[in-house]
Amino acid sequence: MSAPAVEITGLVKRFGSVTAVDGVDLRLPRGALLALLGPNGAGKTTTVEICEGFVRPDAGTVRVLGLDPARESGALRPRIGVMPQGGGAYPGVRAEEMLRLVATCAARPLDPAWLLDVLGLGSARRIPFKRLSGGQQQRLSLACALVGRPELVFLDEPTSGMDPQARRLVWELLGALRADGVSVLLTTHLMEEAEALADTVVIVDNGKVIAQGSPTSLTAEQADAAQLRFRARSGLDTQLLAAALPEGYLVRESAPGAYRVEGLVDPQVVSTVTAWCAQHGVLAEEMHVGRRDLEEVFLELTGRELRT
Ligand SMILES: Nc1ncnc2c1ncn2[C@@H]1O[C@H](COP(=O)(O)OP(=O)(O)OP(=O)(O)O)[C@@H](O)[C@H]1O
Repeated sequence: MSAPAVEITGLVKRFGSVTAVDGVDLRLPRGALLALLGPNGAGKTTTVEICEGFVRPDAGTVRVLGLDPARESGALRPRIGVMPQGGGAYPGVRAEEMLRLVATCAARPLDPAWLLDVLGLGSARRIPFKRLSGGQQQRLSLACALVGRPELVFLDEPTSGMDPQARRLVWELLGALRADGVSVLLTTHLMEEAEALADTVVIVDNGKVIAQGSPTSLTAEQADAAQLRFRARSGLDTQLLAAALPEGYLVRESAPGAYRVEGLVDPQVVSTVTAWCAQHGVLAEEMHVGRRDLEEVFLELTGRELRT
């Protein structure tokens, strides 16, 4: 039986007094997609760079396609694709030139011209890297990670800076890769991305895994986890609304004009919220009772304060 795509046990990495990775365990089976989530500075990139063989761990075991990336990088490199955070290339190199250069390192590369077309870069093939837009640079960087037909790809925030059309294109491409049996480990700050793509989500904070599971299991629909959500003009007095509900209910304005009522949602609660809105001349739109989304679970686990 072949080894898992990635298997990490007790991984630790320190930079001076900072413990960037503090005992991480994770496993990515072959052909699956794992999304690593966490606030800024949580240790995601460091974990990925250790798997890629670019950073040496201080403790723990890492096996990538059954190999030790620190000691067997020569054997590993041709089998993996890497898209680093923010990409990068020689500023003057043209898009197609760069992809062809990367393709020469692979035994059985994909056709670079075809891949540029798939990623919507056909008309940009002669443009120097520095003149590509941020989203085009990201797509080129993804093309470089994929051109060698890797068995496993590491993608560090692959769709950051992409417009919604490009993001959807990349999601489709990642779905197709997975259907072809390619394993994918990606980091992202987009909960929608993790929810749409991942078999397993691993949430890290301060270098530690604080939750993992499928998106559905993490947002499991339990009676007390359900929420009432609605939209209305921003700036409603959420404390006043909470006071109209039985003790223990919380009301939050999670984004301007987006409200969440937390606590056991029953018909009486829905009726109280609707009546309160009517009394205060508030039109409650898009009222919805359902499970928490991944973003809500993430904020609950990692807190709402901004990381510095
Ligand atoms: N080469 C380095 N030297 C010193 N400190 C580092 C180095 N690389 C990372 N760190 C520190 O390690 C911690 C984890 O950083 P890392 O880049 O892994 O986080 P991240 O989860 O990828 O964050 P982001 O979401 O912002 O990309 C941070 O405190 C960071 O400042």
